[in-house]
Amino acid sequence: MAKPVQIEVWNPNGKYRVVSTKPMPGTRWINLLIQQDCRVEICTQNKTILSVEDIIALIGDKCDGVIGQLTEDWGDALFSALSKAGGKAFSNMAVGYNNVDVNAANRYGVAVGNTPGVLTETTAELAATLSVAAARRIVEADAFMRGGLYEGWLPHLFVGNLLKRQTVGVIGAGRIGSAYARMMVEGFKMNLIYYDLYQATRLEKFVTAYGQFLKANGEQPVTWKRASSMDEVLREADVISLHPVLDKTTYHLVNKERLAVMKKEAILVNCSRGPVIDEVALVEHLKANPMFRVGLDVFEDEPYMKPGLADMKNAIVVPHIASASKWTREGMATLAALNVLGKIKGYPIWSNPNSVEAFLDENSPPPAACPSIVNAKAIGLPVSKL
Ligand SMILES: NC(=O)c1ccc[n+]([C@@H]2O[C@H](COP(=O)([O-])OP(=O)(O)OC[C@H]3O[C@@H](n4cnc5c(N)ncnc54)[C@H](O)[C@@H]3O)[C@@H](O)[C@H]2O)c1
Ligand SMILES: O=C(O)[C@H](O)CO
Repeated sequence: MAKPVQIEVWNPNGKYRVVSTKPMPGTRWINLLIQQDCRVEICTQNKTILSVEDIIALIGDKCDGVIGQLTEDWGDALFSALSKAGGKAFSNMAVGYNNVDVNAANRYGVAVGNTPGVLTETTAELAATLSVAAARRIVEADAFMRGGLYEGWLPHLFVGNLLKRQTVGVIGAGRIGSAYARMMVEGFKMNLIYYDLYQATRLEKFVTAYGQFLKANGEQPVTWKRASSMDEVLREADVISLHPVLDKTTYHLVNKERLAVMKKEAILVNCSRGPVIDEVALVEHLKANPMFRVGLDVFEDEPYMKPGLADMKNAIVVPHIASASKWTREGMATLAALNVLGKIKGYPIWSNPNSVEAFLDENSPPPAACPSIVNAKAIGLPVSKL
């Protein structure tokens, strides 16, 4: 039996008990729950990743809903405990929900929320940052400078790659992949090649229109191509950014064979999920190809890196911070809380989970709807007419 976990309580006499497994940024999410008669319990235990046992202890005998984190294993054991405690609402504070067994949630009739829309640009900005930082060897150069090694300007010092007019490749051109593509096309006038199971029509229209604008101004237009295979992107692109969901079809999508297809001086960026890349194969590839560079926000066995990765100068590694802007993290907390609150109050689901501005406007009350419930159909939640 796990030891009781440390908590902070808000509005102790609230009718509905909502638990958050972590303190989350901002206070709006707490206030919105309190205004709707919730007692809010926030786990303040000094432990980064809570175990299933810790969370079962937090849920206790009576719990109406839980806001959880992507580091937690939300499977049968937790949904069963939540259901036994009378709860029917859970939300990840994340858009990705590969840590959640949605079928298990369905069996217990528990709604599973996520937080799309609010983190698209912030995450795409980090992917763009890693792309530029890798191209221009920023982290290596910073370490060199701080190490007192700079003796003066030299023609060969930290020569990197020019992005302008090169080709940017996007694997998974959904919300974040498309936002990243637009940044690289518009910011660096890169040509686009993408691979997705679906056509990214809006993205294609954007690149076409931007190309026409450039042409009208006497500049070379940018181009786009939807690749018929992922290998086509890997072969042709100079910078490749991964943005698919993590599921069985994308596990080790980039493996030894696919790394071998890429250009020797290519840049690979991953802000999706670590297991999309076979990290052991990546380390070998980085060792064998010193001009190949990567920018990684996510890792196969977080919080760990595979042996050898930390020693690679051609790798930039950051600790899963792609959505870490203040506005986004506060918004994610708000959306997660409103998913849970909406289910508790019996609200319908919002008709377009990609368009969540109405929930984020601090100057007006949020709509009476759940912003994004991924299993709404399976558990029979109606769609809002708002
Ligand atoms: N690093 C971070 O902090 C961070 C932040 C936000 C999101 N993410 C990750 O990014 C993922 C994408 O987020 P999103 O909001 O853009 O989701 P999204 O659903 O809008 O886009 C995902 C895209 O991947 C495509 N896809 C699925 N399987 C594919 C395959 N086998 N090959 C090619 N494409 C495939 C889908 O068709 C879709 O267009 C999330 O699921 C999450 O795991 C990470
Ligand atoms: O899926 C997500 O939302 C990220 O990994 C954290 O923002």
